[in-house]
Amino acid sequence: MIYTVTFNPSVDYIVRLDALEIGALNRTSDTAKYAGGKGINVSRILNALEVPSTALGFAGGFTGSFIEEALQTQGIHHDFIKVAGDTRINIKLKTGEETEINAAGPMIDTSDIDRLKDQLSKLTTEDHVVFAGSVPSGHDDLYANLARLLESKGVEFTIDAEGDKLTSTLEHGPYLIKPNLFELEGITGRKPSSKAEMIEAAASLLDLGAKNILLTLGSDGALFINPEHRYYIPSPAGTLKNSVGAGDSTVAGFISRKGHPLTEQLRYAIACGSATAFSDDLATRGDIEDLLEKIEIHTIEEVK
Ligand SMILES: Nc1ncnc2c1ncn2[C@@H]1O[C@H](COP(=O)(O)OP(=O)(O)OP(=O)(O)O)[C@@H](O)[C@H]1O
Ligand SMILES: O=P(O)(O)OC[C@@]1(O)O[C@H](CO)[C@@H](O)[C@@H]1O
Repeated sequence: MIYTVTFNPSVDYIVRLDALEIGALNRTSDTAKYAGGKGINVSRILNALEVPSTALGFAGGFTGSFIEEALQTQGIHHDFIKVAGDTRINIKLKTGEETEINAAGPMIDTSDIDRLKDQLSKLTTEDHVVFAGSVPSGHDDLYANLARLLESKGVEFTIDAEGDKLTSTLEHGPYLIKPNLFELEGITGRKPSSKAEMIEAAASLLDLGAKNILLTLGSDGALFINPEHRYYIPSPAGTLKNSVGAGDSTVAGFISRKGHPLTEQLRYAIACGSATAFSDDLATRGDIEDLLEKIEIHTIEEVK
């Protein structure tokens, strides 16, 4: 079973308006609310691909109930730990360009974390865990501690997080990490200016323990690096509607085909990421399947 862990879920409140005037009354043209947070988005795309998963993490209040009900309606299994505060609401402003306002999220305490550890302690080598997104304040070591726990049990895991949260897990051998270029620059302190330099910078994370690296490049697609293979997968052509969740969809696509040939994992990863970028919400199965045959995988020798 695949488990996604969203430490800090969100109700994503999508607000569309023609233009935003700061300091004035603005009226929306359209709004929508989705169960969000990076791990939850991974579970939603897996569900679209008919791959079962269980969504774990911390949820509380009326917003936490909204998320649980939304997942229930979609047929996604979940087992959130209830926390005292309200799960956050993240505002995604669409005014022609995208502006995001992400809230800090409720406090979680040590007993909440112990309950999550209990859940993860029961997993076996048959399972896979995807950890994704921010952590409520005061728990900077959570990623590293949980990665250590899973490593000790031989459970493979994927990490989609920024900065120290990501680097602190590398010594525990994550199956997959998915930085974007900005995050890679932050971690390595290098500013690569060509794909060859990007690969070199990403490869330094293999030396630190990552097993597979998907470096996503937005509209430019992604680079894949592991000890045996280096590939460049351009994004298919299309019109950007929404980049929220594109990275999570990429992770979901890759994990959805775990155990299949690597090139198939990569086709699904890019098809899912781009299909979400071309959709108002996360991609549907039909959106993803339409793109699959358009994905080309280039070995790195072909890339300048
Ligand atoms: N404008 C776009 N056109 C086509 N595909 C896109 C576009 N933006 C994103 N994608 C697809 O989504 C994948 C992930 O995008 P990106 O590199 O922006 O991830 P990210 O920064 O983690 O995204 P986010 O945090 O917004 O979810 C890309 O590799 C690509 O396949
Ligand atoms: O604040 P975090 O945890 O870094 O990111 C949260 C978030 O922006 O990520 C998802 C898109 O990737 C959204 O559903 C959600 O609002």
